[in-house]
Amino acid sequence: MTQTENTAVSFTGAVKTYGEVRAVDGIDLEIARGETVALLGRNGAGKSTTIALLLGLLEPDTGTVALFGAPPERSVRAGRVGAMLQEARAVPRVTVGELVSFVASRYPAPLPVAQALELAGIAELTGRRVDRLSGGQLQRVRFAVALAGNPALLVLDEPTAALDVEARHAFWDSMRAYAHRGHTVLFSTHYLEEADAHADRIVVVDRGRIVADGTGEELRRAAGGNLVSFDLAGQGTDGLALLPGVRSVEVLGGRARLRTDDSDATVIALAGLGAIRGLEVVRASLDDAFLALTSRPTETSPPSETSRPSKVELV
Ligand SMILES: Nc1ncnc2c1ncn2[C@@H]1O[C@H](COP(=O)(O)OP(=O)(O)OP(=O)(O)O)[C@@H](O)[C@H]1O
Repeated sequence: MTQTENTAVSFTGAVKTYGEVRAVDGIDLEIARGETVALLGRNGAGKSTTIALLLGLLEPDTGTVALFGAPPERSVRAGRVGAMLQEARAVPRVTVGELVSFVASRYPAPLPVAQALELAGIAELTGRRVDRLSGGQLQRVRFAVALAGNPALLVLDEPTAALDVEARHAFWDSMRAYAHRGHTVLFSTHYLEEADAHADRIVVVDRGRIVADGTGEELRRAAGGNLVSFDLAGQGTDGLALLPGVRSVEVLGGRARLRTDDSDATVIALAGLGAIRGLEVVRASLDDAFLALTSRPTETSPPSETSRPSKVELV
């Protein structure tokens, strides 16, 4: 298979603006067939707009978007894509079984309806009217609708937003079962743990741009792998940002917290300064990494470091 044949999703310099807002601001992204990718970002980061471009619901102002080497509309029309979007209204008066059967009938090689319902965990809702379901039940119906056509690419925009803990677990089990059949999955989320646990690769979007791209472990490292903190005991923070390995400096309740790529070197340097009271070294969590990757530069951070995009290439 050539590189192009192996590519499910391809964005090249895609830009989408709404008036003054650059919702998608120059995205370059390749997703190989069979990958499960999480699109992670804060509210308003540009995830839904990226997904709308990917599905051909919006056209980029500049740049290109392709699915399986073709324009998105063509791949969608050919039945290669199933999507679960945030805003989908319940269709009045039809049952869950009727809705999923109808959607399946529009695809060239759908899943058996019972299997789609089973995978989405809603077999027992088959005869229920769609417009009389709870928010969480409706969300699982939307998942069944996305799966119904047995699409090569499954696109899920914040798929677990309305689900309780049990439904969430069931959802991820189903999503992974689907991905293990060799299908490509792209999902957006605010939940770092979900991205880390269920995606092969995390693409972090901030203000319409990709600021990091890699595994959870790579993102932790890209953001500065460890946090070294100690009591300032009345001392200032001058020069701390220049110590070996240090990426940023914060002051929290009389303690300095240094994000560092090389905690050994940082600790040795601090010892040389006699700044080791209450010293603690901890591994940065994915939350810390996410905040560091998407945070605005602060006065206490070295500007050259915080403004640098931490792009981790996987391949
Ligand atoms: N139809 C629109 N008209 C004007 N601005 C829009 C429109 N849709 C989105 N935006 C703006 O574009 C930016 C990106 O929005 P988008 O919905 O893509 O973000 P998101 O990452 O999906 O956010 P959330 O996690 O809150 O769903 C935001 O600043 C948003 O206010």
